[in-house]
Amino acid sequence: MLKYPHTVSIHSEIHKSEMCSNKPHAVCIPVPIQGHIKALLQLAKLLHHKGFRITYVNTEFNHRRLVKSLGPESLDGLPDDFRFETIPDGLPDSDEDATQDLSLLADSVTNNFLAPFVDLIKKLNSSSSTPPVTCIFSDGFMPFTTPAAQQFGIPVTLVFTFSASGTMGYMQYPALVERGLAPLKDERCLTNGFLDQEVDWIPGMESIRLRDLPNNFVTTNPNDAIWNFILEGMGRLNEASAIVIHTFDALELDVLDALSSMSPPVYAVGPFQLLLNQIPQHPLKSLGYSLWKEETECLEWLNDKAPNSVVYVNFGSITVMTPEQLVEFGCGLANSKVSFFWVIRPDLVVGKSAILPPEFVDETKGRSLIASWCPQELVLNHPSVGGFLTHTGWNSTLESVSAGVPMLCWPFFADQPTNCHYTCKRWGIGMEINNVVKRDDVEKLVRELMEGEKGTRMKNKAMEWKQLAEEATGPQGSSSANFEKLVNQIQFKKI
Ligand SMILES: O=c1ccn([C@@H]2O[C@H](COP(=O)(O)OP(=O)(O)O[C@H]3O[C@H](CO)[C@@H](O)[C@H](O)[C@H]3O)[C@@H](O)[C@H]2O)c(=O)[nH]1
Repeated sequence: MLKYPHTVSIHSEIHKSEMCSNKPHAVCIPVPIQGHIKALLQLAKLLHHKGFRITYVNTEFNHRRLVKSLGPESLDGLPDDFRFETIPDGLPDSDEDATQDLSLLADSVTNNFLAPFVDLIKKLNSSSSTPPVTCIFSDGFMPFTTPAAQQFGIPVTLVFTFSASGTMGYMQYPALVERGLAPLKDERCLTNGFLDQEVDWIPGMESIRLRDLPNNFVTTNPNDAIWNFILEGMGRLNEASAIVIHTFDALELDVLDALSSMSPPVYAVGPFQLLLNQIPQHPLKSLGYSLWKEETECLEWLNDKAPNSVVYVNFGSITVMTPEQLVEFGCGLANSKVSFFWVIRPDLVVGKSAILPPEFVDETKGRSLIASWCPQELVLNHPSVGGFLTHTGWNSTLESVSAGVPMLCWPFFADQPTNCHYTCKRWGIGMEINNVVKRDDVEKLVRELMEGEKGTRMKNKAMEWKQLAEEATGPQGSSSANFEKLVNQIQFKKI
């Protein structure tokens, strides 16, 4: 079990007066994709509330999208001590409203981000209007920030916007290489049961299969850009001053326990949004996170639906599917006769030829709504939403846990298989949809989720996890205490 030296409230204004004259200045930098940007921005708001000056660094491409989706005026009224800065991403310029190619991005982060990031810190340090940078909160997958921090002699805290089990899974990548398990020897490993072998040597994650680990190692190409990018990041972990994981103790006791003996120290802090909800007057409350414009009409549509009657369907910001897969999901939802709200991102379908058959439109009239992006947390917390069909990105999973909503899981890549495993097998709040999606399976599972006995058991369990998430982020909760401890250690230069 993790130990808390003291418990204090997130409301506390501790040490504010002490800090006014000597405010710590944190530079926060996410992996430049939606899920990571949102989580780090939530953490930046929490740090700001604790008296930190914040410089939040986006790529030029993402910042343009953020300003466009939120509206230019949304950044006008920000407090003086919360600023955005941008760096180039080294990729060809584009106006597209879409997630960038991840391999190109990984390659570019590795080769192009260090120099502009160092220049930015130099600029901030030499500005007469900004105090020098005192610490960096970097996404754990941005390895160049460690040498940058070393150059300026300041501590770097690595933030993992994954579950603790997802993070622990990624931490095993060097061990997978040493044990000859990754990269894969050949394509046959995908089908010959190799991935079904049990992995029994990861502390706190007993009885997990190879296929349940974050799956970026499932490549036969040793030069794969994303694989190498992650491997490099994992190789630098022990140079950090601290590690923050976006989770809470009660949810992942065993793996957090295993991580608690690690150096650098690990802090389980989350769900960030529930911690933010504890601060009603937060000056950054209205600052949004979405790179796509949120369509809010769905909330009115949900108002007309019965409690717990609607399935919410959303595959996050990166998942893509074939037109055939989209049709299988669509027909399964239509045949289930259940009401559903489905977010189909403009870049969700490969080739963008997302065509749902006319029968789908006729058959689901009055009980379906489609949008291209939505205010997800408001949707998940709407009383009409009774289930979530998700790709199990960690933000979506944790938001569903926080809202007490059970899930149907269709993991796509990265940490999603791990999140799916824990959601379905350990937390009792999910059922997995086969990777080869078939309309009959979707129909059956949607019915079970919304009307079946298993669905009821999952809903009850989800409400228990919601309660535990609220306790963790309440005044006496583990996440509040862990955050307080982290902040104290950074402010008083104990790490
Ligand atoms: O219509 C939408 C859809 C999504 N979101 C938000 O966008 C975020 C999406 O994040 P996530 O669910 O984690 O999915 P991805 O965008 O796919 O996130 C990437 O980053 C995560 C870590 O931050 C990983 O866990 C995922 O596997 C990886 O794909 C969530 O906070 C959602 O609330 C919205 O606000 N509106």
